[in-house]
Amino acid sequence: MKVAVLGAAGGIGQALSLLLKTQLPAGSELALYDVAPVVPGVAVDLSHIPTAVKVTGHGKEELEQALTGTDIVLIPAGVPRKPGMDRSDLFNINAGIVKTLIEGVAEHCPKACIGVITNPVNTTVAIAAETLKQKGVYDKNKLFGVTTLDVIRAETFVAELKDLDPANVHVPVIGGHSGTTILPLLSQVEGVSFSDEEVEKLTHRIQNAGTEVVEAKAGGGSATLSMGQAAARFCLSLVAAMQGENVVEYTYVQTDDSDDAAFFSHPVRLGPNGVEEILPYGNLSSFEQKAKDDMLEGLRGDIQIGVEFVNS
Ligand SMILES: NC(=O)C1=CN([C@@H]2O[C@H](COP(=O)(O)OP(=O)(O)OC[C@H]3O[C@@H](n4cnc5c(N)ncnc54)[C@H](O)[C@@H]3O)[C@@H](O)[C@H]2O)C=CC1
Ligand SMILES: O=C([O-])CC(=O)C(=O)O
Repeated sequence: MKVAVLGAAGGIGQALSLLLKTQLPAGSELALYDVAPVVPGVAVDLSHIPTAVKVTGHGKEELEQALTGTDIVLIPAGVPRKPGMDRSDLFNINAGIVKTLIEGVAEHCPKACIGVITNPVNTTVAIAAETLKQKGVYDKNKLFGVTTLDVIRAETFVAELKDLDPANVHVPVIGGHSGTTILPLLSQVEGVSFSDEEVEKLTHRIQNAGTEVVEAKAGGGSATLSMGQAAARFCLSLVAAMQGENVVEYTYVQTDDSDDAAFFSHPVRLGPNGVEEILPYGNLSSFEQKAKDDMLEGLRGDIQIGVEFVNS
């Protein structure tokens, strides 16, 4: 199993790479790519941790070496938010970064599963899909927007509120990955009930948790450590699925469901070739149904911006 992290010298990239170095199965390879000159040093640093995972570092001109033979590509390359910015404000810089990196994936490891972390995820996943289509190598079952951070946050906040062990709390989160497009399905949390006021407050907190971190970091970036954990969980689930385990994760995938949006986070059964089955997200409460109806147009617009970026 070879995993490549593109943007590996950044805040998310380093946290994620550390978790993968210590948790990928023995015999795996971890390729770190970044345009920042420190990336070979990050790889040397990690390589001193005694696990049977080989780490290689690749600078700006070495995307081919990083990607050749790769099974899973994770992309946290790009700029993060500062206070006062919306995720969509990152589009101007990050759209081009994602397009360029995906062109490299199309050329050097077209059969790899791709997890896009770079914001705005609602749009960058569409950019990745359109770029892969242009190159003639798009497989909708192998492209994922990583929305696992919304799930782990929801689980943390519910556990805090209800004084539960977070390990036993499971919260579905569907939709996209910004503001109101993030839709936690609190009505489906087993063994817990919420008042209407709790539902409203929790939903709002989960939707704005990224901003909570951005404001607390006061200009020093956005979530990196919790995102590293979230991306590692997603990657390790994909690895387990590729090795034959039955794994379901919520992730932002192409759905072909015209009632929602072209890309939408669903529970997805993962398998050796990426998406094995997109599962239904079940019944929504009237609060959730209204929240979904209200955000769909915005999510579709975010996706359209990505489609137009590549095709115009
Ligand atoms: N999907 C999600 O839930 C989340 C997504 N994010 C997003 O992840 C991205 C990265 O965030 P951080 O790691 O905090 O930023 P960071 O600034 O710490 O790291 C970004 C890294 O990307 C590298 N980079 C820039 N252009 C590149 C290119 N063309 N090729 C390879 N590497 C390149 C930089 O050199 C830097 O090392 C941001 O867009 C942020 O908004 C952040 C948190 C959660
Ligand atoms: O809020 C941000 O800009 C980073 C992010 O996507 C998150 O933390 O969910």
